[in-house]
Amino acid sequence: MLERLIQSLEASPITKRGEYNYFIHPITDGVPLLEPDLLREIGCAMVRCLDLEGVDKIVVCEAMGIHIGVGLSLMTDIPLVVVRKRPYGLPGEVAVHQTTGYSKGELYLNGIEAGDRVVIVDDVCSTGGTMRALIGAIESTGAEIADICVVVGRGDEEIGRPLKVLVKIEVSETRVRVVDTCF
Ligand SMILES: O=P(O)(O)OC[C@H]1O[C@H](OP(=O)(O)OP(=O)(O)O)[C@H](O)[C@@H]1O
Ligand code: HPA
Repeated sequence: MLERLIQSLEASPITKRGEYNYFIHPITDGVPLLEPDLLREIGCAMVRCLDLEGVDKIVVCEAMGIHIGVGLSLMTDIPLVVVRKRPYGLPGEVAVHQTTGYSKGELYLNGIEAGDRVVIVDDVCSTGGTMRALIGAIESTGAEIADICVVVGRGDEEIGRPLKVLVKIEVSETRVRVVDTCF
């Protein structure tokens, strides 16, 4: 079911960001271009993988969670919340600090209320810093997190909850190797 994703991941170029071996792939970087077949494959896999029972909102993080969330929202009719990297100052906005393997920043959550049942989806989970920040922000609103799924998992960082991963990879200085898949 995930042939396109697996094949394209294993063809990813690697670049260094400090000490971090950064793989470049259409799903995680938007370049060189996103093929509809690949987006559809991922959308179908996410629908199959996630517990969407009674879910009110899909939460994604700017920027590279957005296309994943849009696909899932169109397939499920569940509204989408985009966590932004700049503040809007709206009532109830939650600010949270994000640290990844190669960067630091602030995230701003709007549109989630106490009692909401949500799923989080993202392109990749690496150090888990972004996912931990998202979980903390959502929990602080009193919403319930029904499920979490990422397209690509690299590393085994603890996020304090079960994490569903479509494809697990290892990244060396020269290549990506797919080591497990969810189906
Ligand atoms: O597990 P982590 O180490 O936190 O890494 C994963 C995060 O890193 C990337 O986001 P990034 O902040 O680079 O922004 P982008 O989506 O704009 O590329 C990616 O989209 C994830 O959200
Ligand atoms: N590639 C693309 N996006 C990422 C990576 C990576 O290696 N790590 C975290 N987000």
